[in-house]
Order: sequence, then C-alpha cells, then structure tokens
Amino acid sequence: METVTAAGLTRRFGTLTAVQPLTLDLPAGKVIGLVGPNGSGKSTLIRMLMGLIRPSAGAATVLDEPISAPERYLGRVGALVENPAFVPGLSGRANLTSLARLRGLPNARVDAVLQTVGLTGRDREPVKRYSLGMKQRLGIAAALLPDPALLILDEPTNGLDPSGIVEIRSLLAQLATAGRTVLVSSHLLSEIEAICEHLVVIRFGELLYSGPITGLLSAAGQHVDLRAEHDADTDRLVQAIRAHGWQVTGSTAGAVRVSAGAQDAAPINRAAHAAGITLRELSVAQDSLEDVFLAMTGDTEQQLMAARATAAGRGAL
Ligand SMILES: Nc1ncnc2c1ncn2[C@@H]1O[C@H](COP(=O)(O)OP(=O)(O)OP(=O)(O)O)[C@@H](O)[C@H]1O
Repeated sequence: METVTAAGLTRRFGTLTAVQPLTLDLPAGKVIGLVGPNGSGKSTLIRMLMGLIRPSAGAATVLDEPISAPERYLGRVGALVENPAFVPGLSGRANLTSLARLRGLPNARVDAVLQTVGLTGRDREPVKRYSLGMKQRLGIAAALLPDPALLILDEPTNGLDPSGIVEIRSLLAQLATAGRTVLVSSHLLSEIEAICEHLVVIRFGELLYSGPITGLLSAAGQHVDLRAEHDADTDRLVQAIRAHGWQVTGSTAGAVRVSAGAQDAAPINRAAHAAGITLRELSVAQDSLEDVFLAMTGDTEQQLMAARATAAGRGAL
C-alpha cells in the first residue's frame, strides 16, 4: 500500500520551479526521509501534500485521496510543518488538552502522546520553561493527537543542539510502529539516515532518488583518503593520482579523496612516492550515503548552489 503517490507534481513560484515534475510512490508503515539541501523544495512538496498550496501541474494522492480534496484525508494526517504556536504561559499538558478539545479528540489522547514523546513528568510546567528540544517534542505530541496514519515532520531537528537532535532522532524511530508512516525532512542526510528505511532525495526541485535506503547502500563503494606531508603538494598529488587513472572525488588543502578500494592503497602510495610526495595519512573507508549522492550529482553542494544562484540571476529557472 502507498501512503503518497505523485505523478508529474510540479510547483512554480514565478519563474522559479521549486518542485520539478515529480513522480514517486511512498510506502506505508515506514520512516521515510525527505532529504535535500536548503531551498530544494522539501517544504514546498510537503505544503502541497498538506493541501496548503496548490500544485502548478500534476497530481498526487495522500492516503488514497487526491490532494485537491485535502479535507478527505487531513483528519488522518498529523503534521509539524511550521513552528507550532503554543501558549507559553500554559503547561504542555494544558496546551495539548485545548488542542484535543478543539479537534474533538478524547482527553485520553493527551496522556498517550505525552507518554510517547517522553514529556510525562514535565507536562505540568509552563511551555516557556521548556528547552527547544522539549518544545519540538511537544509539537510532535500535538501532531500525534489524532493518532495519524501519516505523520509529516518538516525539519524537526532544525535549530536543536546535538543532544536535542539525538532525542528527536530516537523518538522518530519509535513512531513508525503500528503501521504509521512517518515522513521526515532534513537538509542533512547524516541526521536521519540511521532511522529511515526509505529515502527521497531532492536537489533543487529535482528528484534524485526514491527507494529503499538499502538500495543506495549497495551502490556504495570504498574510497581512499590521502594527506600529503605538505599542504602545498595537494595539486601535484591530485595530478599524480589522476595520471594513474584513479578518480579524485574531492580535494581540499592537504586532503585528497580517491574513489578506490583497499587493493589500491599500496599502488596509490607508490604513485605518490614516485611523484616525490610523502603521504602522512592514507586510509581506506566505506562510502557514506553522502558520498553516494555526491557521486550521483557529480558536484558538490556548494557548486550546485552557486550554479542555481547564477541561473536564478538570469531568470532561467
Ligand atoms: N511562497 C514562495 N514564493 C516564492 N518562492 C518560494 C516560496 N516558497 C518557496 N519558495 C522558493 O522555492 C524554493 C524551494 O523552497 P523550499 O522552502 O520548498 O525548500 P526547502 O528544501 O524546504 O528548503 P528549506 O529547508 O530552506 O526550507 C526556494 O528557492 C524558495 O525560495
């Protein structure tokens, strides 16, 4: 069963195409990561799925209903899309209770969601005394009130400190139980890759990948990281490596990353030596998913952003 389907779903803002024609199916009952750098169209996609904005073209369904009729499915969707507005002077519990009452939900849901997000015990304190992480958990609690089949969280870790990120991450991993689908967006893959079974990757409105995370991992190879004794030798090291037919996938002052495996380590060392460069570091590592994406785009994120800014300046998007 699919939770979300999209066919040619597109959204333009003036000359900018924030979401390019997008076709995908998102499976039910999984944690799905929606990943892309800032400005990639994640929020725009989520807002279309929530019926907050209309697509410029194409169609989509959420929980088997068309997004042109959001009233048919929004009762079964919980969302944390913008910073939730809580009354700061009221306790977390009082805020949730009034939200539950507004939506005609039984009070028992308040206890259930407080328990789920781990706020029981702090629930009678005013929200203004909550940390950012606690406020975010309260926002997730509010989204969980209707016991939704689909929970949508737009950048739930944004602005949190590392311990807050860990808290939210472990909470998210528990939320896809009981058949619920969780769609969580982030501009940082590393933040959510551990908890997602399915990944949707968009970059500047374009879908790069939608499928099981395992599919991407199996495409991941190895790389060799090198560091020259002297930073000034970096360019020469890159040339020497390329001259032997290896692909250099990244280089900064002093450090060079080569797409190669363990069997290449000694030959790479010899190639550097032959070019008169002593290495002070040489290590073989498994590609991360981030490496796989960079290989997919063939560009760094900064290069892509610069290209987009230039194109936007020309009004070409
Ligand atoms: N209402 C709007 N009017 C004009 N342009 C918009 C509007 N909303 C979004 N955009 C533009 O659409 C593009 C995609 O924005 P969107 O917020 O969907 O990206 P995002 O991936 O969610 O990024 P972020 O994490 O920064 O929110 C951006 O270039 C943004 O400036």
